[in-house]
Amino acid sequence: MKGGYTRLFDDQASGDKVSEYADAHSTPLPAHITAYHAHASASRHDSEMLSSNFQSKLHLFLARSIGAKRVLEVGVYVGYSAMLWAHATGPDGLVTGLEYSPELAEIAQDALAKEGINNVEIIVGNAAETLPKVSPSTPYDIIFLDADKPGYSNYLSIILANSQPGSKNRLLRPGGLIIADNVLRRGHVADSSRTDREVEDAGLWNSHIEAVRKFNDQVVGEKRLESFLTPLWDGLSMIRLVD
Ligand SMILES: C[S@@+](CC[C@H](N)C(=O)[O-])C[C@H]1O[C@@H](n2cnc3c(N)ncnc32)[C@H](O)[C@@H]1O
Repeated sequence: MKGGYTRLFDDQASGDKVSEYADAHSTPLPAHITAYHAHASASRHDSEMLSSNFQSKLHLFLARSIGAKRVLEVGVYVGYSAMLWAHATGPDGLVTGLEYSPELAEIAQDALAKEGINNVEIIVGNAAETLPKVSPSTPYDIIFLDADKPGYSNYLSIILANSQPGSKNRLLRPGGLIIADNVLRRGHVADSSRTDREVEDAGLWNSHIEAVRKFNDQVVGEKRLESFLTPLWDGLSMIRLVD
């Protein structure tokens, strides 16, 4: 194709149809996970924070593809994606979640317990403080970044610093994945001409977009990482730690 890039959809209507078709032709998620998504969507005013079921199918596919047994999630919210990672890693796997809000962490723990899932631990606090203290006996296979976007760059620096080749208690294993959500912010990160915003304060919003750009630049400029930024959903960066 001229220009070397693919325009995904001609218009919104066909874009919706293509997404629905692709979703319907990807392996279904277990019923308890879709049921929890439906429950959280219906009962919470802030449910836009949930990952979609469709995107979660890719998360599951990635986890199973690399035989992931241990996942570290930054940003748990009500535990929907933690439930997905617990399913992906199986009962003998481990999921560690970092969540700022004690209330949300409690909701997540309750929901997981209700499903009989007992291999998820949630550490409450600001991930900028809790992430550097995570010191696993076996490194994680996947780290999912889905918390405050301005924090991403710092989280990446911590992961790289604490996953040095040959180091004891490294965070992420060689060949492990960092999956970073919302790295396009509805197009704003790539297209400065957009005028809509998710927050009223223009200065805050611009600093937020700049922070995500900094993260994306950091990823692509880092020799220890290989990455693919997919322009699906809100932008999902799939990053592999080489060493
Ligand atoms: C987008 S939601 C996570 C959604 C969840 N991963 C899912 O897909 O179901 C972001 C979460 O990150 C949490 N968060 C925001 N800033 C944080 C920080 N500095 N440290 C830890 N958690 C944070 C928020 O409280 C919120 O629960």
